[in-house]
Amino acid sequence: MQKIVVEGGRALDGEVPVSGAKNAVLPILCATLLANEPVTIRNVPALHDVATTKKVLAGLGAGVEIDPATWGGGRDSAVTVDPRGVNGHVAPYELVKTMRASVLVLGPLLARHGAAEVSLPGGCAIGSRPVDQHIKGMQALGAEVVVEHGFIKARAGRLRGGRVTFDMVSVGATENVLMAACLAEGESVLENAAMEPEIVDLADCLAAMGAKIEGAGSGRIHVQGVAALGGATHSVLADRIEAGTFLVAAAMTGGRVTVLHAHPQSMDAVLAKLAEAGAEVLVEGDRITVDMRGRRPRAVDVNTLPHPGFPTDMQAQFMAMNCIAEGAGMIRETIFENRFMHVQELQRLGADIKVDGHTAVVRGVPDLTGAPVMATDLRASASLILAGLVARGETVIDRIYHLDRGYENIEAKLSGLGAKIRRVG
Ligand SMILES: CC(=O)N[C@H]1[C@@H](OP(=O)(O)OP(=O)(O)OC[C@H]2O[C@@H](n3ccc(=O)[nH]c3=O)[C@H](O)[C@@H]2O)O[C@H](CO)[C@@H](O)[C@@H]1O
Ligand SMILES: C=C(OP(=O)(O)O)C(=O)O
Repeated sequence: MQKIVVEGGRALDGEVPVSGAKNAVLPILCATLLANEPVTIRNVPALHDVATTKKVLAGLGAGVEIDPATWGGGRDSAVTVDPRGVNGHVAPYELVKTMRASVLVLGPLLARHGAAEVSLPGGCAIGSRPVDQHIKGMQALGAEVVVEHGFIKARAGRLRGGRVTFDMVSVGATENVLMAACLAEGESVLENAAMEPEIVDLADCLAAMGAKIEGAGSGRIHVQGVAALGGATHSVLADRIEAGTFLVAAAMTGGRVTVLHAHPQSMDAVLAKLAEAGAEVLVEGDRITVDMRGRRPRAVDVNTLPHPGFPTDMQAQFMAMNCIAEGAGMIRETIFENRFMHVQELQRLGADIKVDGHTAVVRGVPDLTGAPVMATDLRASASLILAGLVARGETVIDRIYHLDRGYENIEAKLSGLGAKIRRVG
């Protein structure tokens, strides 16, 4: 199994490009199933999750063409999905269990083909992650849904517009119902909708395909259903979590890093926390610079919330920063019930962290020491790399397949900033 080896102790310095957002490209790829013509997506990151989505779409009969000349090449990298050959409606367990976002084919398949069978994703390291709100939304649009033999089985004639009030803010449920409503007859209203920037990006792509959507990015979304959606070309939003991870790396190592092609407007909460930690934060168009001028960061308190609050997907990285910061910081995780799996591994590197329920108190120590550690999920993996960048000696991170789900070329990007990091095995 591959591992990542990091030798700590170098301040990062330089510029690094940000890739397209994992959490935008996955729903957008699923949305192509709604169209009756090919859809081309650009700025597609070369991620394992994108490859998994390709398998899900191809398994349904869609043509998925990845342009080999541009693949992995950042903003030019393109995928074209031709949904005209879709003749299946099953997303199998083998794929869904490796990537929960596969559940996002439910709405498009149901709206376009009147039937969908999607394996229940099951729990994962960070929590149980139920899909009741997705199901409730489909039912509100007139679908019959049963859960049996581990599958969500949904059927409908043409969906009809409806009003859905989500019980809690869910990014995935908002996306699934939004996509389904685009082809429903009449108007739908989504109340208590998630406001994440990736939802706005999905809505922009759907609009380019011919959908009529108002209010994406707010808590209430109106959709006027149309009879058909056509082809489009769409470029994926920059990944705010990847960008944030590099900026935390700058802050932790006392360095100076500029992220390029970023989307600072979606990063207010994270940039404010970096400033609170003592970093100089400079935003110039789509470039963000964090300059720490060799200083040690100050510990910050973090409370994860739905957007525009502080994102849960940056919690582990800020915990890593607090581990070597001056003072103590309190981290409260309110989105997922079990998202502190990185704590034990950070402790192996010498971190002082006490967990009480959903709260972790992190007291900064002057330095960490390298050790073998194990990645338990995607952002936990990122936090261990960050800790490895400042730890004395070598940190060897196992189970890095989690990392490859969501970070494109992370070793190459960090090496470009002066980190000593390599993949082995
Ligand atoms: C591919 C993708 O975009 N993943 C992101 C998405 O995940 P995802 O869309 O799965 O996360 P949700 O916003 O749905 O989950 C938020 C909370 O709602 C709960 N819930 C959700 C749906 C449901 O039907 N019932 C229910 O109880 C979840 O268990 C969780 O506690 O948003 C999360 C929260 O910002 C991010 O951490 C993930 O990176
Ligand atoms: C939890 C995450 O992703 P997913 O929803 O794909 O598991 C994440 O991106 O941190």
